[in-house]
Amino acid sequence: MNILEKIIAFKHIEVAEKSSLVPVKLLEQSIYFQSKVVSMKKYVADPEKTGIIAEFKRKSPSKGAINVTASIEKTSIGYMQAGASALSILTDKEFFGGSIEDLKMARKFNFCPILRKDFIVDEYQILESKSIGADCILLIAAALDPKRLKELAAFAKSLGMEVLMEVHDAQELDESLNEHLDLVGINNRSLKTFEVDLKTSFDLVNSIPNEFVKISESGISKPETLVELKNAGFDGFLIGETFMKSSRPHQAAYNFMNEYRKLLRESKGLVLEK
Ligand SMILES: O=P(O)(O)OC[C@@H](O)[C@@H](O)c1c[nH]c2ccccc12
Repeated sequence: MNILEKIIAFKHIEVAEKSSLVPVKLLEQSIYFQSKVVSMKKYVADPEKTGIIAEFKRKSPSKGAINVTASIEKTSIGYMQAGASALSILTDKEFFGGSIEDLKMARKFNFCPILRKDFIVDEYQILESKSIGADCILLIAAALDPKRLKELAAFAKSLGMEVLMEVHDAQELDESLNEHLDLVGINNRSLKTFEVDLKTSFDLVNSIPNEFVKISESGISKPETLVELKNAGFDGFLIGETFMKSSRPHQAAYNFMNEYRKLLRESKGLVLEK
């Protein structure tokens, strides 16, 4: 079993347990069922913003502990002040050290689009995402057959949420694109082998139809890379570890985004300061 298969098997058990403890009726009483989502599609594609989706990730199966002490309140607010377009919050506890509480806290302190980063295999998890204030869910093509992925995307849309579909090869992209998606992400890290290669993004960007907002995910460590990815056609960039591995992730994000804005101005020939 590869790591993705292991995680997916675990998620099916987790959903069965959770749904018997917290029934759907209870989830639906959350105030967030009445509130409108903040559009990730709109914020990420806004040319006035950086397009960066800044991720809160404490640990990962590939890296182990990344940052176990960072505060969700300080980090999420700091990310947004630094110029992020949106937040991505890991809610998986077992493999990534995240929690639903982290997302609830991020929601409490920020008005911005929030992506629930987890492994979604069931409608229950989408209702739960809505109940904690998430605006967007992630659906992983490598983890779902195309028909099921489409059903789950349609369900999220019926709740007014947005959907980011993640792929890492041309076949997944071909087979799983459907009309219920808002954003398409190219993951530079294989969830099966953990290998990271930015070439994946450059190779696939032109195969994403223009109606979808295009995101490059994982392994981005330099502001220069963002300029290249943007010039290649990406609207958004999902960045976790580069910020989180710092003892002050919000400060790392601030420095990174400042540098990125400077490079962008230079590449447009609009250098105002020395
Ligand atoms: O920390 P990185 O290399 O910047 O990557 C962020 C994000 O792309 C990565 O965490 C991720 C992409 N797809 C996922 C699916 C599940 C869990 C995590 C992920």
